[in-house]
Amino acid sequence: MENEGYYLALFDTKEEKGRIWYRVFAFSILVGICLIWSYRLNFIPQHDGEGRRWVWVGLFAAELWFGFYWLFTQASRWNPIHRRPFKHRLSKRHEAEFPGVDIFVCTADPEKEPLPMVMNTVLSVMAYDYPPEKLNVYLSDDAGSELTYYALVEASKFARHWIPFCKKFNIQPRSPASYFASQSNHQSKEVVFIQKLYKELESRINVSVKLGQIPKEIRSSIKGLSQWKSYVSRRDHDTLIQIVVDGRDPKATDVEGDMLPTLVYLAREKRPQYFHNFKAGAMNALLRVSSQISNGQIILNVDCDMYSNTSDTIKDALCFLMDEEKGHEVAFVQFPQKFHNVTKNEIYGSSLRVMNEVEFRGMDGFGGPRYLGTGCFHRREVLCGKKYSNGYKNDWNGKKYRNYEGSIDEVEEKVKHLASCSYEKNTQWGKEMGLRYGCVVEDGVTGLSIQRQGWKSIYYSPKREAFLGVAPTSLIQTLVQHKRWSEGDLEILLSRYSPARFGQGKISLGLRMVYCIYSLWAVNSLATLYYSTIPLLYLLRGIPLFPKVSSPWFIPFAYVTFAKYGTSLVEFLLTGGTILGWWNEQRIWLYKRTSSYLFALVDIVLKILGLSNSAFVITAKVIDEEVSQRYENEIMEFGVSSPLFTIITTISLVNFLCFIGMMKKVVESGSGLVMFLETMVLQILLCGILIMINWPLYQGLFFRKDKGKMPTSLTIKSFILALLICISFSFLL
Ligand SMILES: O=c1ccn([C@@H]2O[C@H](COP(=O)(O)OP(=O)(O)O[C@H]3O[C@H](CO)[C@@H](O)[C@H](O)[C@H]3O)[C@@H](O)[C@H]2O)c(=O)[nH]1
Ligand SMILES: [Mn+2]
Repeated sequence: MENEGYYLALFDTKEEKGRIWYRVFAFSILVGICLIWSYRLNFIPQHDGEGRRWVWVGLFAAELWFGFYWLFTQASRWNPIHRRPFKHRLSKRHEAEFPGVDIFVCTADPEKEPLPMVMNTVLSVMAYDYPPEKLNVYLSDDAGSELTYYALVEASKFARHWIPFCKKFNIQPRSPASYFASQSNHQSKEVVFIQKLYKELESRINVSVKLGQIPKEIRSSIKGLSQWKSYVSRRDHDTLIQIVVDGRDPKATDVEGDMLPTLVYLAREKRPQYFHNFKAGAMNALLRVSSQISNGQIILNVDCDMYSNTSDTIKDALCFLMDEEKGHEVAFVQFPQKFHNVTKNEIYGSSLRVMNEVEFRGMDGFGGPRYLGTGCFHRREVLCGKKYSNGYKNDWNGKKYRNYEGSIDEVEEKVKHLASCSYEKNTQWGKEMGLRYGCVVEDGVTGLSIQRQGWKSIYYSPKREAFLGVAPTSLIQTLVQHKRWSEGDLEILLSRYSPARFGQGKISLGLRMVYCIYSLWAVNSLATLYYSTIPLLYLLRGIPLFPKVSSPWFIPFAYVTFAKYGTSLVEFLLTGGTILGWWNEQRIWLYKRTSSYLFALVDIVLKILGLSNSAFVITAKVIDEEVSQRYENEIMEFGVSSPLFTIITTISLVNFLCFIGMMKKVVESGSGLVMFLETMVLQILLCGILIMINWPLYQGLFFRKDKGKMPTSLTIKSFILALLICISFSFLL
């Protein structure tokens, strides 16, 4: 039996059932879309009274766009697949040749990314069920903060207790904060003890953060602080590196006497005159430095808020990478980005539910998901630029772990230059090697470029989440994050790796189409902006732009709308969401499209003209008490003034004024009422639904008194703008 098992695959792949029916249904929507297009073409107004002809052409353009965009979204639903790893087979056969795994945790700002959270992430990955002599954890600190280093030293001391505790009681998750949060009050002696230690760790970190420095009495006991002598600011300092736990050292053990994983702190050199390429730059410095210390064949990369929620994940990933038959084609294994702080009806749509459970499975069916920047296991060689070739096989056996020589100090001194600003000059780093530069979604570009080199990737979404992070907790954060994402994804479309480029043959058409879904987010803004304003303004003037209820042309409009939103609702519910959650997500899509994506588009145009540079705005992972309360209660958070808000507010007020104007017409129309309703029904419905969608925004504008309401100055400004738009539209055109 044993021998027989030897040839069994380490994972299997299942296609989703019922796809054929879905395809037939999708085809029926396509027919509807074509009918809408032909309606627009057949009924172009002959006379250009009141600008109607141009508006008509505009609507046609918007509908053409939506139709084509919908086609792209179908690619991701064409052939979704599910993966299943078989860990028991893996351990039986490969335990001895398990590769070294280097884990990179990135942090960049101790104010926006609280240190206890970062340390929880580090501790959770140090506690993986994996041979400690093969496990190495690197913390990259783009702020070069002494406090982060200090926190890491303290965390490493706590790890000596924490890791054996985790293993002894086999607890999950292994991020101390979330483990303790999940515990009831009746606890065993051991839990009480370890919890006390954790509280002490947390309070030591918090005290130093509050003081803004490491307490004087402790300073002298901490090794390596002298490096900070030449530190000027987070943008101007030497390479700061410290091997906090040296895995080679026989004395580096936990309280039970077992080995600890190696733990390294690294802040690459920063100088004002050198562009640092954000997270991609940090990752590349880590790649080089780690190659001289542990040189793990596998690299796991997580954001500092993404703690490991399952202690077995490395083995899951290895099933895909070590499979005898197919493993050698796989460059990376991506786990979904999930969050521990999403509320039931997710007001900011931040669970990325449909993306995770539908679209990425679809990508996997076409050759592999994109790289998401976190929760991803890479082969080091591939990340460093190795191209796929037929017959490639990895030798899992021949590699030594931690083959560096010399004392810790010598090693640190030796590798420093690898993280210097000038190291990459005239090299392929950022181009053909490491994470690719020039794009604020370094992950997207890098994954695509790896796939272009002939590699496959795997998407695996286990039942128990492998990683959990922090989702944005306010509207502005959500919009700013999506501005970065949509801008970056559009950059990909315009880059040398563009999914629109033909002739490179390595990536399937389906996969390119799915990439386009994201790359075209930004462009989507134009059609959405048009569709959510113009028909309403024409409603204000009583001019119909859609077929009458009694006309047969009405049917495709109704069918496409119902079928499309119906599928979207069903998808949302099937992936575990609520009806209200779906409704909230529609609102967020509207806001993202009309603000974040529009701004991203404008930024890209400015960038092409050489008038702007894109930046990586880090998402804050802290919130104050009050904001957090509102978040828990699912009350939308406005609170700040931002041009992103001005635009959504103005549109919502135009919408409101049109609604009032429409009601006035209805009241005044008398016997013409039926006629009015019959010709205008789609515009009336559109207007009504938008009013309903905007409801939380109106509350924030007019009814709320708390700090999270829309700032009054912004309300007034937007109101004047909206009034001007409506008046000029009613009288001038
Ligand atoms: O100059 C920088 C900027 C950011 N980061 C780190 O990058 C990670 C992601 O930043 P965050 O502000 O949390 O952005 P998100 O939008 O949540 O991140 C998603 O999108 C990014 C690309 O835009 C990817 O890099 C991330 O992995 C992915 O989770 C964090 O750990 C940061 O500390 C750096 O190390 N250096
Ligand atoms: Mn994040």
